[in-house]
Amino acid sequence: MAAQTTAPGVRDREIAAEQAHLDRVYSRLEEKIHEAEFLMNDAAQRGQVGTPGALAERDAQVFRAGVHLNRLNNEFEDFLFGRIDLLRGKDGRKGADGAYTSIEPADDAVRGDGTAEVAETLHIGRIGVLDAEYAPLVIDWRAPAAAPFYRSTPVAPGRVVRRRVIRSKGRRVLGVEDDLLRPELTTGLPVVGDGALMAALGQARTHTMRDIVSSIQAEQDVVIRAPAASVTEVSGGPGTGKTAVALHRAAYLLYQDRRRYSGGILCVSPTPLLVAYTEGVLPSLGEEGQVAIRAVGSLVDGVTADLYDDPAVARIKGSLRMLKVLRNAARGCLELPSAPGAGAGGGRGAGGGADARPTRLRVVAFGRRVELEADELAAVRQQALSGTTPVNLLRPRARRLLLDALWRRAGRSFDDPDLAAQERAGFDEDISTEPDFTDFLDAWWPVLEPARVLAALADDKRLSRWARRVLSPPEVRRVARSLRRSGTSVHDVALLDELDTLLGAPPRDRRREVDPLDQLTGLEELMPQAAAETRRERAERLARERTEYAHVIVDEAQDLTPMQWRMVGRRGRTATWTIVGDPAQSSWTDVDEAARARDEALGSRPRRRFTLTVNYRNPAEIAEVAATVLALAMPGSPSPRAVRSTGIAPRYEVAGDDLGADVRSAARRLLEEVDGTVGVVVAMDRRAQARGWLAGLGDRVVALGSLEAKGLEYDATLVVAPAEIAEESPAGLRTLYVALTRATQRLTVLAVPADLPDAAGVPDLLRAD
Ligand SMILES: Nc1ncnc2c1ncn2[C@@H]1O[C@H](COP(=O)(O)OP(=O)(O)OP(=O)(O)O)[C@@H](O)[C@H]1O
Repeated sequence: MAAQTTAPGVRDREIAAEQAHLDRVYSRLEEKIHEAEFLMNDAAQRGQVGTPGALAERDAQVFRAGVHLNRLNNEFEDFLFGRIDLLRGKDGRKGADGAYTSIEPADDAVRGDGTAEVAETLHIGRIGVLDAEYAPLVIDWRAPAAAPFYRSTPVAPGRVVRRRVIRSKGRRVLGVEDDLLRPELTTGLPVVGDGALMAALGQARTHTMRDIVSSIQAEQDVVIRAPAASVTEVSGGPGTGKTAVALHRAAYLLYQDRRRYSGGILCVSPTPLLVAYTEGVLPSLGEEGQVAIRAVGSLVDGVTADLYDDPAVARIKGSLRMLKVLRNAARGCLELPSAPGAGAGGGRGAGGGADARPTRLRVVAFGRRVELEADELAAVRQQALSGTTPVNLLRPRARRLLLDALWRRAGRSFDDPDLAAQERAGFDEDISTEPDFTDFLDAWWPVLEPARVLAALADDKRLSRWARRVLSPPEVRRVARSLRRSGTSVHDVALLDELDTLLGAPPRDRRREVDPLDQLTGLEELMPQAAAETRRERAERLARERTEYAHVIVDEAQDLTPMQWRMVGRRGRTATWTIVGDPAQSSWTDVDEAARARDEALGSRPRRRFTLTVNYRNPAEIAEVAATVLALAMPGSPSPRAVRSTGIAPRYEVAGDDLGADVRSAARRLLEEVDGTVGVVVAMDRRAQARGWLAGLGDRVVALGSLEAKGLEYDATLVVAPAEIAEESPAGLRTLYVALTRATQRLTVLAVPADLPDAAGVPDLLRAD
C-alpha cells in the first residue's frame, strides 16, 4: 500500500473537510427531528376524529415518525465513520440511494497517462440520511452501496480509490485514517494516517465489546452479507472476529428484511459473562429489541443456571443417552407419590405412606359401588401410555380409558344402541364430576412439571431403574448426587427443556388475553396516555414469550452438547441459522455425537460454509505460544494468522509457596502495564480462591474459571497453572488453548510444580520443542 502522509497541514485540512460534512449531516438530522415531532403533535391533536381508514393511516404515519425520531435521538458515538472516493461506474447507472450501482469502473475512468477523476464520494454511517433533494448525505453501512467500503482491497479495489475511516466524538471530527487502494493512479487525493484497523486493534479494552463497523475486513464482510437462506456456518480460530461478525450479521439481516425478522433473532452464547460482554454491540449499531442474546443456561424461562457440573457429570448430562433416561422418568414419575423428590425423608422406602399413589379406584354408580383394582389400573395406564404422546397430554385419554373400564365393570347392557349411548353419556357425566373420581385422577395421573421430574432423578434407586442399560452404576451415582445439590446447573437446563417437551404443556390458565392494541401500528407506544407498558417493556415481554425465532445465531457452537443442540433446535424449527465456532476450542469431548445432534437440529437445510483466517486479537508473540498448545490439542489444525505483533514476548513465572500472593503480584504488575482490563484464568475449582486473591485490586481485573473465559478478551491475561487447566477434563488442552488466546497485548503464565517448568519458567506443555 502507498506511503501515507501525516503532514499536519494536510491532516488539518482533511479533518476540516469532514467536519463540514458532519455539520451538514447534523443540521439535516435536526430538520428531520423537527418534521417527526411536528407529525406526532399534529396527529395527537387531531385525536380520534375521522373515518376508520383515515385513523389507521394516521396511526401508521405516527408510528413511522416515532420510530424514526427514536433512532435519530439516539446518541451515536461516531455516527459517521467512513468515506469512500470512487471512480465512475461501468454503466453510469445509479441505484435508489443515489449511488452508482456498478462495482467495476467504466472502461475510460482511468486515462492513458494514469490520471483519473473521482466521480463519486460516499460517506458511510450507522444509519442512512438523505438531504432535502434525496441525495445521500450518509449511506447506511448495510446498504449495497456501502459494501465497497468493506470489500475493496488493493488486490481487488473495484472503483474505490481511497477508503477513509473518520473518528469523531459527538459532533466533532477528531481524526481520519486513510487507505489508498489504487496507489498507481494520480487522482490528487491526499492520504492521511496509518490505517484504521491497526488503530482499532491497539485500543485498550473495557469489559464490553465494541462494534467493528468502521473496520470490518473483506473476508468478514462476505459473511455478514451472506444471503440469509438456510444455514451459514462460520469457522475460524480465536480472535478471527466470529462473535463480532455474527452480531453485525444480525444487524445486517434486520436491515435487509425487517419484516421477516420481526419474528425475532435469538443469539445463543455459552456463558452469562459473554452475554454481558457482547450485549452492547447491537444497540451501538442502532438495533435493539428484535435480538435476544441469551446464555445457553438461560434459555428456559424462569430457570437460572447458577452451577457448573464437574466435567464427568456434564458429559453424561449433555449426552443423547439422557434422552432414554428422561423418557423413562417422564412416564415413571406417574408411579411416584404425589410430590416426587420433595422432602427426601417423607415416606420414601416405607412401601407407600399416606402420600403414595392410589392403588384402587372406587366410585358409586347406579346406586352401587364400582371398583377398579391395582392390576386393572396398571393395565389402563399401560394402554394410555402406548405411543409417544407427551404424558400430560395423555391425561384426557387416561380419563376416558378409566371411564371405559368402570363402565365395563358396572356390567350394564342394553339391546337398544341409542339407549346404550344415552346411558353411557349420563354415566360419564356423573362419574367424571364426582369428587371420588376427580381426586383419584389428580393423584393417579398428576400434571407433571419438568422441575419435579428432574428432582425425582436425584434418587439413586429410581435413577438406576430409569437408566437401566443406559448409564453405568457409577454414572447413576454421580448424576443423582449432582441433582441433590440446591441450584440448577447449565446442563440441567437442557434436561428441563427436554422434559418440557416430553411432558407436554399442562393446561395453563389463560389469563393473558390478546391485547387489541397489539393489532394496531404501535400507536400505543408513542402516545403516553395510551401506553400501558413502555417500548422496552413490551420488547422484553415479547422476547420472554417467544419460543421460536426467525433466525438463530449460535456463538461458540463447538461447545453445545447434544442435549443443548436439541434445546436450541426447538427454538429455530423454521428459522434460518448462523453458526459460528472453532472445533479447536471445544470443551465437549464427544465431537461426533455433537455433530449428529447438530445435524438433527438443522435438518436437511442446505449449508453454506465460510472460514475466517486472520487473528485480530492476539499479537504474533502470544499466538505463537497458543499454537504450541494447539499442536498438542488438535495436531494438524491450522492456527489463524496474527495480523500484528507488539514485540513483547509472554512472561513466564514460577509460583513459590504462596500461590495467592504470586497471582496477586503478577496481576498487579499487568495492571500497571496496560490501561485496560486484566483477566486471570484459573482451573474451575480455583475460582472462588482466585477472587479472594485479587480482592481490592479494582474492577479492571477479573478472576475467571477456565470455562468462563470463552469468547472474552482482555488487554492482558494471567494464566495460572496451565497443567491444572489441561487436566481438568478430557478436553482440557483445548480449554487451555482458549485461556492462552484471550489477550490483546500481554500474557503472563504462572507455573506451579505440576507444570514442570524449565529453567526459564516455561511449563512443559508450552514448550515448542
Ligand atoms: N475487522 C475488525 N476490526 C477491528 N477489530 C476487529 C475486527 N475483527 C475482529 N476484531 C476484534 O478482534 C477481537 C476478536 O473478535 P471476536 O471476539 O469476534 O473473535 P472470535 O473469533 O469470536 O474469537 P474467539 O473464538 O476467541 O471467541 C475483538 O476485539 C474484535 O473487536
